[in-house]
Order: sequence, then structure tokens, then C-alpha cells
Amino acid sequence: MIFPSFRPCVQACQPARGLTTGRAPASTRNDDHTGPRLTRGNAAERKVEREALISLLAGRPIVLVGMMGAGKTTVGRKLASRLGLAFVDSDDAIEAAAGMKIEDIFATRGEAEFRAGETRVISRLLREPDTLIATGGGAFINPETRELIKAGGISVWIKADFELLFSRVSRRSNRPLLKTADPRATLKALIDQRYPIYAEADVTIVSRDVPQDVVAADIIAALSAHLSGTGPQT
Ligand SMILES: Nc1ncnc2c1ncn2[C@@H]1O[C@H](COP(=O)(O)OP(=O)(O)OP(=O)(O)O)[C@@H](O)[C@H]1O
Ligand SMILES: O=C(O)C1=C[C@@H](O)[C@@H](O)[C@H](O)C1
Ligand SMILES: [Mg+2]
Repeated sequence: MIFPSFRPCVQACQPARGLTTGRAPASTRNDDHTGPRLTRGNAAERKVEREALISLLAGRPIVLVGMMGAGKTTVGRKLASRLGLAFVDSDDAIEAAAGMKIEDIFATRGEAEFRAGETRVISRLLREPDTLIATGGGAFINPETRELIKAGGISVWIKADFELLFSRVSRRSNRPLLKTADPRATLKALIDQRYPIYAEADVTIVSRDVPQDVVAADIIAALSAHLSGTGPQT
């Protein structure tokens, strides 16, 4: 057992707000917001939009899913800060629980043990109200973890195309699944295998080559539309 009793180290981005933790009815629809979207409204309108979204979430965590390099961690941190939610990255929480880097968990314990620990950690994080969880790239692909996320959170797939992802993940060599003879082919194969599963998320947005703040604004707009029932039907 490499994940001893674990207290998630949720990092507060702003002081906590006094929200309820009641669960609003879950929607099963995927709202696909893959078209171009501009940041809309003035500062006052955006504040109203943010407050309405927090109210619609009713304490449920936002869970970002998608491939390595999609921007779950970096965009997620900005988004949490904007919404006044606590931010937690499941990869960081796993490393804290295991006392090891993810690369070392893969190397010494193997992927299956990593996935089992990831499920346990995400299960705990989902019970923290008013939280934004950036998951690791494979978390939503694991059936058990996926069911937990569907039951306990509102999931957002940050979708990006191959070339954008490859250019981003090439900047660092800390992703064990890409340490292969042909990382391009590996990433392509993972995209083919995973995209139909990520599409099960509640909401989809596309990370284009735009600043992270724009992606964060897209997510707020897409979530607001989804939770208020005004998003596109698929
Ligand atoms: N919209 C964006 N514009 C420019 N750079 C970005 C954008 N989104 C992410 N990046 C960059 O891409 C890299 C990967 O992003 P990040 O670590 O957030 O991805 P991730 O989805 O959390 O990946 P992983 O699943 O491996 O944890 C980082 O260097 C980040 O700064
Ligand atoms: O895509 C994946 O399966 C992974 C992504 C990273 O976030 C880490 O969770 C780990 O490297 C596995
Ligand atoms: Mg990440």
C-alpha cells in the first residue's frame, strides 16, 4: 500500500465562501462547446455570471479531464482563482499521499498500482465542497474513477488537437507514458483510444492556441450554459 491514510492538501486560492454542499440534480447531457467563443460582457456582467455559476454548482466540484498537455493544471488554477474555489491537482495529491514522484510510482510499482491510488485519491477529493479538481490525463479513462467523477462532480473535457498537445508535452520529459521509442505515435494512439471516453464528460471545450485566461472564460461560459439548461444539445 503506497497511499497511506490520506488528507487531501486542497490549496485555497481565495477565502472559502459559505456555500451549501447540497447536490443539484445531475445532468447526463454532454454540452459540446467546441466552436469559437469570445470572452463576453463587461467586468460587472462577468461577475454576475461567476456568481450564478457558483450558485448552480451548489458545492459540487468542477473536474477537469483530458489529455496530458491540455491545460488542466494551469488553466484549472486560474479558473479556481477566478471562481473563488479551492484548487487541487490530483497528480500532486497522489505524489503527496505516496511520498513519491509519479514517474517513480510508475517505475517501481507499475501503472495498475498508480491507477488504484488515483481512484482512492480522487474519491476523497470529490468529497471536498467548493473545489476545482485538475485530474491526471488517465484518470477519467479508468472506469471506476470515471463513475466516481460522474456521480460526484461536474466534468469538463479540455480538448486539444494532436499538434498542440505534442508541442506542449515535448517541453518536459516527466510523463512516463510518453517515454517510448516513438512518443508521437504513442500520443496519437492515446488520443484515438481516449477521445471517445473523454466525450462522456458533461461539457467539452476546445483549448486552441489562445491564452489560458480565454480558455478559463470559455469554461465558465460553457458550464453556465450546461447547468442552466441553455447549452447546446448533443
Ligand atoms: N492555453 C494555453 N496556452 C499556452 N500554453 C498552455 C495553454 N494551456 C496549457 N499550456 C501549457 O502547456 C503545458 C501543459 O499544461 P498543463 O500542465 O496544464 O497540462 P495538463 O492537462 O495538466 O497535463 P497532465 O495531464 O500531464 O497533468 C504547460 O507548459 C502549460 O503552461
Ligand atoms: O495521461 C496519463 O495517463 C497520465 C497523465 C499525467 O497527468 C499523470 O497522471 C500520469 O503521468 C499519467
Ligand atoms: Mg496536470
